[in-house]
Amino acid sequence: MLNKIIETKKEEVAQLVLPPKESVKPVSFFNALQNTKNEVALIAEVKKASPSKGIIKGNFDPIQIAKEYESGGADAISVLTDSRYFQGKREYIPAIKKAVSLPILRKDFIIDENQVLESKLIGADAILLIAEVLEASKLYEFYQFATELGLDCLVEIHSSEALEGILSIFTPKIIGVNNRNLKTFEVTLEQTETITSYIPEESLFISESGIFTHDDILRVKKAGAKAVLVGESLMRAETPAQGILTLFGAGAAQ
Ligand SMILES: O=P(O)(O)OC[C@@H](O)[C@@H](O)c1c[nH]c2ccccc12
Repeated sequence: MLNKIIETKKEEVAQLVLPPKESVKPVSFFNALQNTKNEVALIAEVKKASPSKGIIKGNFDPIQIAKEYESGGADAISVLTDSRYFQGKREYIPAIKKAVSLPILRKDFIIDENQVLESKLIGADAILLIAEVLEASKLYEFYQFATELGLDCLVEIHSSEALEGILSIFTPKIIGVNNRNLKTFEVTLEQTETITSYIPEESLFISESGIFTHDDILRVKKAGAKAVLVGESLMRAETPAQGILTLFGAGAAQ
């Protein structure tokens, strides 16, 4: 599946036209996570569909969802912009950015420098860089370019081997472990528990995907995660705010 996604992405990137710059105020993604009042920081994801689950939310209003994430106590918002496999749109970023004051992570498959620039132009505060998609040296190039533009990077890994390759070149400020294997779609929180010992102390550690209950939050927190990235369970909740309440037991700090 990942190969198919990347093939499509290459075709899209070949046609990419850079948009004019949005006039929006940058907000630090890193600081928002670091300064959370929640048990662990919450990055709440706006995601209509996924290749493994199909349509997750039928009646989908991305701006309304983002506003409810903000009032429900999320620390940052992740927005899927891949259209072919996740039914996202790049236009969601400026629209959401103007509606909330939380930092926005652009969630897409970045394979080209122009997508990094595009992310800045549409008003994202942070981007995702996936180690399974990029060679470590390329990933570092994009990381540096993004940093120059004032974007934070969430460096996503799935194995300790990939992480070691990256750490031999540089230490990312933010490292996420994806509990979902992008090739097999298998999800297990054991990923977080296994990889935690390889994460440098100075990096902010995020547990991504497959988090549905307060017990899941406690489990990844125990494994050392300082933040969680949650999509499906929030999108399937009766309301996004209700979803946050369920995840955090007594509720998130507002
Ligand atoms: O819906 P979930 O299981 O809560 O997962 C959210 C997020 O981690 C997931 O959407 C994700 C993590 N890394 C990605 C890379 C590409 C696309 C999607 C993702």
